[in-house]
Amino acid sequence: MKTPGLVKICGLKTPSTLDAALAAGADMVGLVHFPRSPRHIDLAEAGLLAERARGRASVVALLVDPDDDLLDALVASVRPDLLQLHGKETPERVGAVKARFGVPVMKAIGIAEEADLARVPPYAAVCDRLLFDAKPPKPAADGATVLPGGNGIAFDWRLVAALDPGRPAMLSGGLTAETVGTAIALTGMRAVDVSSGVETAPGLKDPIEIVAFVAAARAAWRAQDEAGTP
Ligand SMILES: O=C(O)c1ccccc1N[C@@H]1O[C@H](COP(=O)(O)O)[C@@H](O)[C@H]1O
Repeated sequence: MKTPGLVKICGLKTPSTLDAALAAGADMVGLVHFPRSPRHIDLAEAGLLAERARGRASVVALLVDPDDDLLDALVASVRPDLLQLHGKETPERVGAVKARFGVPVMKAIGIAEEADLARVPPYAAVCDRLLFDAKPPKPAADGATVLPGGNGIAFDWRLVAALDPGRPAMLSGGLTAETVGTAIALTGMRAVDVSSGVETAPGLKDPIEIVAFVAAARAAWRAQDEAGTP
């Protein structure tokens, strides 16, 4: 029996877009707490959205290199089902966060070339889920801010197609309703994550694109299941 497919819609900032993701059937909703992101919300806002989603979808809190004080405050106000660590956290730090806070952790790993796969096993040993994302672009000459994720950039999905990390994994990076079916078919991933690909501008979610994304992912999994693809 195949694991059911999981769709995460990340970077939700308002009750109406959260409701759109829930109505579309998202399994996970992502709340970003990272002030440099156009999707950043403060802890009070995140707490309210988390309560609205509770019991309808898993609440994922996305942080970048958080210290323990921030995690203390976030866990108290958001009560996330999953922490998404999207910075330069080491495997030791991921293990320490998991042990201290008792909340499952998903660690994002940037993939650009085969050599990046060597970073997977140490994280697989300590986290609950791996998130394969594109690496951020190089900083521009004008010093413009580069985010560690949420850049709408895809990587070569074939790099993770044959991978068995021994942990549940999720695919992200530049996915859209148009590309997610191909990404699923190529990789066999049973979990996908999107942020920019369901937006009309950075941080502005589009309910129509959210519906299209969830439907496209589910159609791809249905096709795989019907074809008996291993
Ligand atoms: O979304 C953000 O602003 C963000 C900020 C800092 C780290 C990660 C962020 N987003 C995550 O990045 C991936 C890919 O996003 P996209 O679909 O390419 O826009 C996804 O996991 C987001 O949750």
